[in-house]
Amino acid sequence: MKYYIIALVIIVFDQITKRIVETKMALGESITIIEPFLYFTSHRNRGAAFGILEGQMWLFYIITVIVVIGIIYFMKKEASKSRLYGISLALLLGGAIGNFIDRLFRGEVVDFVDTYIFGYDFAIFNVADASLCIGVGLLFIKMLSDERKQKKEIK
Ligand SMILES: CCC[C@@H]1OC(=O)[C@@H](C)C[C@H](C)CCCCC(=O)CCC[C@@H](CC)/C=C/C=C(\COC)CC[C@@H](O)[C@@H](O)C[C@H](O)CNC1=O
Repeated sequence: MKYYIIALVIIVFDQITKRIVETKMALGESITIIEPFLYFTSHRNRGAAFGILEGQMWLFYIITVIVVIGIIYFMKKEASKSRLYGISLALLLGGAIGNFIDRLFRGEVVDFVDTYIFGYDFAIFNVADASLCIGVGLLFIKMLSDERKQKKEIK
């Protein structure tokens, strides 16, 4: 149950930050946070990562609903067994719903975290994206650690 609360906290924090960017910043406006790596730039994305499949909202709705159903299924099935698994699923759930709310009510996703890596504008993303990526990362670590445990048991 507490994992749903983690997802809810992410959704609320994601929506609050997006609301602030939307109301306090002009589109395209950029605020320096950490020169020359991190800026807050008001940006909108009508696609998925890096703007792919721009405008394909129905596809995004369908993918997101499938992803959310899958996460809830695994949360019921597995989350009680492992805290890491539960937290990574909660991060994925919060991130997916956060961007889903944008797509549903704004028709586009609000992005503002603008990162420059080696002078290259890596991507402008939001709290939901970060939550999704951290969730994917934790899930990957969990699978790797499970695999290592299985190998030890076999030996
Ligand atoms: C994070 C997943 C993207 C997120 O997926 C979602 O919503 C999910 C729940 C639903 C989508 C309809 C389906 C995902 C398609 C898979 C995908 O896209 C491959 C992703 C690879 C991944 C490997 C790590 C890159 C990472 C991206 C970025 C780095 O983020 C830290 C850049 C983010 C910026 O391009 C920003 O403009 C994106 C914008 O906010 C909309 N966001 C989405 O579509």
